[in-house]
Amino acid sequence: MKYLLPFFKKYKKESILAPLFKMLEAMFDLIVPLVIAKIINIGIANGDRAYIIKSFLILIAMAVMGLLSSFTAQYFAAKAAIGTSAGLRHKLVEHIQSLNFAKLDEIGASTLITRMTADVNQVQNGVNMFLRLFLRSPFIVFGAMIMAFSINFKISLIFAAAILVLFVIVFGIMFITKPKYKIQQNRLDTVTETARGNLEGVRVIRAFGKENDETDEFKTQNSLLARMQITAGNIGALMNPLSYVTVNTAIILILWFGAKYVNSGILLSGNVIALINYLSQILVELVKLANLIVLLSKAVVSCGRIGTVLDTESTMDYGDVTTPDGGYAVRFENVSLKYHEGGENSLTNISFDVKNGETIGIIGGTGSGKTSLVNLIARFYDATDGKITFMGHDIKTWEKGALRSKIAVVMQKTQLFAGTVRSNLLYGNKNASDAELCTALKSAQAEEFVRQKDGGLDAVIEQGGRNLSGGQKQRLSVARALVKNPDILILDDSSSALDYATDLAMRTAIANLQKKPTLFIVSQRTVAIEHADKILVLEDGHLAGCGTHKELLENCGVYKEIYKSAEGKEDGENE
Ligand SMILES: Nc1ncnc2c1ncn2[C@@H]1O[C@H](COP(=O)(O)OP(=O)(O)OP(=O)(O)O)[C@@H](O)[C@H]1O
Repeated sequence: MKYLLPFFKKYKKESILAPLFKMLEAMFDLIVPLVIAKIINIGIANGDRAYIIKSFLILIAMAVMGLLSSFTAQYFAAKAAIGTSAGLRHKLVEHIQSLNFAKLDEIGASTLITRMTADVNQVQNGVNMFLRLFLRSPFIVFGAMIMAFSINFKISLIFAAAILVLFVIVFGIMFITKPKYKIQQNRLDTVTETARGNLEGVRVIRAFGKENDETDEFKTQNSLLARMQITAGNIGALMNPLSYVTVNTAIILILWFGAKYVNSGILLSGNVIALINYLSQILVELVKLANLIVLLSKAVVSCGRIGTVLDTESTMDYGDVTTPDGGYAVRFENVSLKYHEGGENSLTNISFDVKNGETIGIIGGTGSGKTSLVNLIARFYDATDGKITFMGHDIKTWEKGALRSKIAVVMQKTQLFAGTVRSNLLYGNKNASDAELCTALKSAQAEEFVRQKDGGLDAVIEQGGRNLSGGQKQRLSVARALVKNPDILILDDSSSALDYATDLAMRTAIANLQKKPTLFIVSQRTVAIEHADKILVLEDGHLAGCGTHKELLENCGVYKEIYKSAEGKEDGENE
């Protein structure tokens, strides 16, 4: 709630006007049964046509005014609700962007998507209905009761009893269903997560013929969600029959006693009709009130779920260092990394240093910790132990923007955005000229394929770059990193889809750049890193060797093994 209020407060005017106009509408609604009673008691009883017509015109005028009030109220309520939810969604996105990777891993992408969409929508509906009904419904319920008591005290006792029973039904059902909505929302998270996995991995699923397994898994999750929705729905569905039985019983009693009173001259027949009208109005409003309460409790649950994300603090603090202090470009001193509390170390006791402008190769078997190591240099994660120095300062003392501006990372899993070649490249530097973009494309060996594409720099890129080949995506990602003109460039296995000649041409072009960055090349192939100034060999998160290609061939068993197995493969391929 504390996150909702600041946005809600921005719509003070709308939040006051919407309920007020709804009250105005309610007043007209309350007067209608009285006018009808008078038509029956005076107009019809005395055969007074003029009175009936006059009253009829009054009814039409009140209906028009009621309609206008209702429209106005809905306009203001919608404005406040949409504005509030848009603000909340914006805050969520802003906050998520500020969270470090460890926290994002912990929360999970699907949960975040559900909170930004389904939960925010739930809050929007809650605010909208709250503004429309929180004054109107109680006003009608109490107003109709007062009107009924002013007509006849004894019959109104039936009213009071009916309202009491209706309250018990409505609130009892709400009390039972509320916790079920929370479970329902959590199950929706799981369904979203499963659906997302299925859609992202659709090609793999088909290639392995796992469509049925995946469909079954989805079915299981979906039926768990459906079962909870049905349970909550079934309980909620009791509301209408129970409340209508109560109201109809009350109407029968009112008619029974009303007829007796009319016969004995205590009550006029129009008043009995008015009493029945008031009872119907109360029923409608109580059902609305119950729906409002259900909607509000859902909105409160959603608010809580949004609040949990907003309460999650980034566990990464930044300092205010913005300029390098000479020394090593990067230095690791006894660095270890554990992703989760209580989990295994992904990196253990790693120490090395890198001078400005050097090229560092990082090699090791799969899962040996190569990506984890470069993630630490980019400060995507913080080391659990040890110290990392970046351009002469402890990496934790760097100001976030300054640190990011010095590094460019080409991730193992390339990620391009929907747009054009140009818009993707400008991600690296929004002020880069076309000439700079072309130079970057040239170095990344991407110039030719971009030129051949319809539109060149303006060629369309679909979400995730799905209209490009794996190698084209990798080259475009390298070009995007080069546009940034970084001091430190990390290529995390980013030429795995390239043939040897293209990979070599790309590395040579980067080595010959006017401002050559300190370069980290992560690769599974020794051939991609053998000319590096220093090669780090990782095995099970430990540094198994550090030196030049020649040195490592002489004294690092792991490196020799990798080299030999690669040689063997190449020999095999050549045979
Ligand atoms: N975000 C994460 N959360 C938890 N564990 C992780 C995470 N990322 C990596 N790991 C674990 O850390 C270890 C090292 O993974 P890492 O990705 O660094 O290896 P790698 O050498 O880059 O592997 P590959 O060559 O297959 O890409 C693995 O055991 C992996 O399961």
